[in-house]
Amino acid sequence: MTKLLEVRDLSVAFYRYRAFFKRDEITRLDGLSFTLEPGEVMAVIGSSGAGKSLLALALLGLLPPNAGQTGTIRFRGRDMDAAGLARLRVREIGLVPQQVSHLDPLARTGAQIGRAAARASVVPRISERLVAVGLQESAARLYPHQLSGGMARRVMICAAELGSASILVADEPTAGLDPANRDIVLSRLRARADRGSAVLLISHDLVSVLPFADRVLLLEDGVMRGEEPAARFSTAGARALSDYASALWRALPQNGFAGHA
Ligand SMILES: Nc1ncnc2c1ncn2[C@@H]1O[C@H](COP(=O)(O)OP(=O)(O)OP(=O)(O)O)[C@@H](O)[C@H]1O
Ligand code: NI
Repeated sequence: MTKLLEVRDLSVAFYRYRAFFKRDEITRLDGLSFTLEPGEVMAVIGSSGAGKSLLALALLGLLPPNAGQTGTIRFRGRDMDAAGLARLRVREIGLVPQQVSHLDPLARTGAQIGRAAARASVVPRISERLVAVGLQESAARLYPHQLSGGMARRVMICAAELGSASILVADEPTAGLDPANRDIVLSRLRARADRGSAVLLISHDLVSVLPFADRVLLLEDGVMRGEEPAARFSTAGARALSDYASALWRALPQNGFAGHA
């Protein structure tokens, strides 16, 4: 069966030029392999600097010019280079960027969502979309600098959710959100997968995303430390976890590690 997305042995390194044309190479993603199918939410969990955003950028053909990439990214059975992935952007692979600076500083929220709707060839329905992510209709008239971090993030989510991309890569979509709004956003991503998209949900917060994920890919210092069914992260299933996942699970405060034992 052809996979929706198949990543094989993906590595990303950065080149740094030194004096006399000497070049250092620093590997930041090392040999990642996984697949993604319609209908599933795959959480990518790792601490700051683990390489989560690099993975997101690689999948969208957005790595910076000083990055070198090896391995294969296959979309619906076809090998894709960065230019090919860039052509899939928006219509087939959407991104919720980690940086809220991706919003156009000179455009009101409503206009930004309108533009994204035009790109995706869908009706804007701006008020409805804002309300659906817990914002007020009046937010449509605000410029990015008038939005809080959490508001700006939800505007980016509105824009990225437009259209029918078969894969949505959400890079820390809940950063800066309170628990209620975090769960609104995560439920929307879950619902999107349930309607047939695949969602790559990047987060450093395993506990928050677990109820919404099918599988969990663990990333540490650019290396994959396991891929686990989300259901294993439970009291009943924890014994089947890999050593790394199990250590991570035990370290969570609600699982007994209180730091004062
Ligand atoms: N343009 C770049 N040039 C050089 N190194 C980079 C570049 N972008 C990222 N890196 C390095 O790659 C590593 C992984 O970065 P990445 O942004 O993917 O981390 P992350 O897991 O998304 O972290 P966070 O949770 O803080 O967003 C880091 O060590 C970072 O310094
Ligand atoms: Ni990141």
